[in-house]
Amino acid sequence: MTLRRTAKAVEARKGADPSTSWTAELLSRGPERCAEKFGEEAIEAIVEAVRGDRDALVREAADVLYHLLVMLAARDVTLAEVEAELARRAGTSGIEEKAGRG
Ligand SMILES: N=c1c2ncn([C@@H]3O[C@H](COP(=O)(O)OP(=O)(O)OP(=O)(O)O)[C@@H](O)[C@H]3O)c2ncn1[C@@H]1O[C@H](COP(=O)(O)O)[C@@H](O)[C@H]1O
Repeated sequence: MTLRRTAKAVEARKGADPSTSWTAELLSRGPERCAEKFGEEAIEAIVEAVRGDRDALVREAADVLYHLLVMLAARDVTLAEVEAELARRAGTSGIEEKAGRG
């Protein structure tokens, strides 16, 4: 639910004044920069997961999810589409899914 709320906030920032919003500023730099930022945040989360700092990992994971939403928005992919893909996979084991890939 919180993820959907954040996704809505990100969508609402499309075309907003970059001086008033971090999201608008990031989106104004284009999909490549949004993807790069997502990668940086993912690496920060990886570092905390390896270190084993639980609280830091929670914070970095939140950064990862937010920056994933920005990266998706930059390419006009909605959270609903990602949720639909996850729902399609529900009930199928990861091993079966991998075997079924064309
Ligand atoms: N969830 C977030 C969120 N998480 C992180 N960030 C911002 O992401 C930015 C990047 O974080 P970094 O730690 O990488 O900071 P940095 O400035 O790049 O500095 P470095 O570490 O790279 O030196 C920071 O400015 C954080 O404030 C977020 N900015 C916005 N949101 C959500 O988006 C909504 C809209 O925000 P605005 O677009 O700012 O209005 C908010 O209400 C929130 O719900």
